[in-house]
Amino acid sequence: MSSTRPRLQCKVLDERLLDYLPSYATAGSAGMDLRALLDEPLTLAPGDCELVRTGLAIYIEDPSLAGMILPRSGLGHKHGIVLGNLVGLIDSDYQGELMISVWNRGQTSFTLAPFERLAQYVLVPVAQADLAIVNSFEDSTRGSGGFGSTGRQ
Ligand SMILES: O=c1ccn([C@H]2C[C@H](O)[C@@H](COP(=O)(O)OP(=O)(O)OP(=O)(O)O)O2)c(=O)[nH]1
Ligand SMILES: [Mg+2]
Repeated sequence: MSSTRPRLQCKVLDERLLDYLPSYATAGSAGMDLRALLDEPLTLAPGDCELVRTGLAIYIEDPSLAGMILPRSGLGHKHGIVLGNLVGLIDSDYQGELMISVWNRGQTSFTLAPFERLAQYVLVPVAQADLAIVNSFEDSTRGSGGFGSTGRQ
């Protein structure tokens, strides 16, 4: 399948990152891993949440795209290391440093090593919308049903 890959402008804010630029681990990877820009190991006690630098600023520019910062499944499942904001949403016009809110939701302390891959960055398509204000909707099959209205089986 042929496709044109978007090109994202990326500022490297700390030269140590030049050895660790994000890349796709495999041809089919959905995300590029982001690393922790730390001068020394960071220990997170159970319940701790810290904002960690990535040392990278990625300017998407195109409003039909957004970035998402997602946890890595191994860290999340095995060590309880997830994101304090659950998911990070990166606006196309954001030009600042990508920051990762790291939350230890587990029962044991976890030490993050400098430059460890701690989350992943996924580029996603986005549609911005305009709201048309109406008084009623044409009926749909679902109507207002939600929150389990279709049952469990
Ligand atoms: O995990 C994250 C989430 C957000 N951001 C940056 C990029 C994003 O474009 C900006 C704003 O994020 P968001 O809109 O989710 O936060 P907010 O609390 O609404 O802040 P703002 O008022 O700046 O929009 O913060 C990060 O670096 N990491
Ligand atoms: Mg916002």
